[in-house]
Amino acid sequence: MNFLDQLGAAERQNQSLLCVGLDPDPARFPAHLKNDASKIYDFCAAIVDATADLVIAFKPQIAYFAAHRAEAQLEQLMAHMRRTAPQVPIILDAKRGDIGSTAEQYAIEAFERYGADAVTLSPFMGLDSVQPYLKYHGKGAFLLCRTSNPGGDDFQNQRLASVPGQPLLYEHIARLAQGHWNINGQLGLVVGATYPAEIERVRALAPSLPLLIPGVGAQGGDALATVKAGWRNQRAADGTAQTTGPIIVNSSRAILYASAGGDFATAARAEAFKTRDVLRAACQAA
Ligand SMILES: O=C(O)c1cc(=O)[nH]c(=O)n1[C@@H]1O[C@H](COP(=O)(O)O)[C@@H](O)[C@H]1O
Repeated sequence: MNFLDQLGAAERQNQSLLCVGLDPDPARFPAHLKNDASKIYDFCAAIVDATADLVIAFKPQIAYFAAHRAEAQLEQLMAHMRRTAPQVPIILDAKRGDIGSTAEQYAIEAFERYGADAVTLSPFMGLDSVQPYLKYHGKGAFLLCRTSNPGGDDFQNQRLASVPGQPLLYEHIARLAQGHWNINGQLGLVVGATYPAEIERVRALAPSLPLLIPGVGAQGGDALATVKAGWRNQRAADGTAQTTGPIIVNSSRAILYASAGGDFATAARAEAFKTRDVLRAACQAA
């Protein structure tokens, strides 16, 4: 099964568009684990076990492991997810971007060392910096397009005078990803939930691509507006229903740290349940 098939299967099985982001910060762990970086695996595995039937994907953020010399715990966590939740695809959030020869090493890291199903990438260095990942047939690659942070405006909202139609940079990225950059059919785009109008624009430019949408929860993005903008059932001219590419709506801190007590995993499940249901209801209304 390729990454897109995995997403579709997980969405159907768990009736979910929610991605739980695994951004473990020992300073925010519950009292019995607090400030202990050797407990990163234990914390994340408990979250995975509590939410695996509620998600379309998991998204471990590599910096939260590397910063604590916890790469071995990330490997252990990947193995745990494979074993206990094989139906849930794993997006390794690494936001890599480098020249081709170095990108080849990053691709080995993401897909062979960690066994991720997809990775996040910066497209800033151009197509040859993305191509090494696309050699891994069946693996997904999400290009940063219109990110959720305020500084995303600095470059992504600039107009490209030399490109026909003078698109904004994020619009150009969306077109390339839907078009000739999509060499293996496995590209997706990252668009922040904090910018629903831009999600709508990206969806118009890239109708069939999966959109990874972080920014609900701690960053205050609106789940309902996100679904309205990015997810819709379309009718083709012949009347047949066509679904746009999937959306994968990520929430990390709001779920991970729903409780600072010993009930953190139960509280994470309750928060994930609530968020999944908000997203489901929004789909029904869309
Ligand atoms: O690529 C990402 O996942 C990403 C892109 C983006 O535009 N904004 C964004 O917040 N993210 C990531 O999504 C997660 C959001 O975390 P919360 O704000 O805690 O839900 C973090 O891991 C971010 O690194």
